[in-house]
Amino acid sequence: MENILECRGLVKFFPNCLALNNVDLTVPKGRIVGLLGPNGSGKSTLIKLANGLLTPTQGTILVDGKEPGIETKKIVSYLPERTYLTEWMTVQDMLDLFNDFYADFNIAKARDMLARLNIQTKARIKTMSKGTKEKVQLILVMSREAQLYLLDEPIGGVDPAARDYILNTIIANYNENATVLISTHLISDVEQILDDVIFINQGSVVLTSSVDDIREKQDKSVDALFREVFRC
Ligand SMILES: Nc1ncnc2c1ncn2[C@@H]1O[C@H](COP(=O)(O)OP(=O)(O)OP(=O)(O)O)[C@@H](O)[C@H]1O
Repeated sequence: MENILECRGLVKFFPNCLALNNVDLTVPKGRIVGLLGPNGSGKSTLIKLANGLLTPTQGTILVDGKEPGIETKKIVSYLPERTYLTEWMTVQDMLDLFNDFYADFNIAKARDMLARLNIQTKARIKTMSKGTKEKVQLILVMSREAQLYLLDEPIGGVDPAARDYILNTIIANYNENATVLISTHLISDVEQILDDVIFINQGSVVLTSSVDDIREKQDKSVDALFREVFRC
């Protein structure tokens, strides 16, 4: 199986809203892919479908050739839009929870990343700033040895200085057969680490391309192309 993610004729209707409209998409293994589009374009919906949190109205979505379910959850590490850390717990409690819950959790890697960002394991989640909580959540998610990382807005609340560290962490901590799908609006920050991009608008995929092709053939940055395609 060459593709970690495949969508065929994927449709998702919410009441009064067509969130995904007949999406055909393949995401190969071993790539870092940006899922880029304006507000409400369907990025989170696609990620939730891949993660089994939503079910398709029509069409199929396959992760490593299987419909999302117990088997795919073993190989998918998901960072949601909002953190789900338990407020009364300490960082150490969260480490223990992930360690118990996920067979592929690498606690040494998580401790190392926390130390580099000066986050104390004895700190209680509820005492942390929004950005620090986001860092902790991302570290937990990236410390799994997963095959597919689904990161929904991973650096939205994090200060610019920490963004670079976090992006480097993403590159450094995934194995080369794994795939990272990152939904973000912060394109200029993220494009340095992307191999491919998917542009999505009003529930339809409007462009898929490698970043090299955008730079070489169109002589543009991904950020410049995004602004051109989605100009209001
Ligand atoms: N649970 C829901 N019920 C009804 N409509 C929904 C629901 N979730 C999403 N939608 C709608 O589906 C469309 C796509 O939403 P989605 O959250 O996937 O967009 P997005 O690209 O992630 O947006 P953003 O960049 O603002 O996070 C939007 O019009 C949104 O209002």
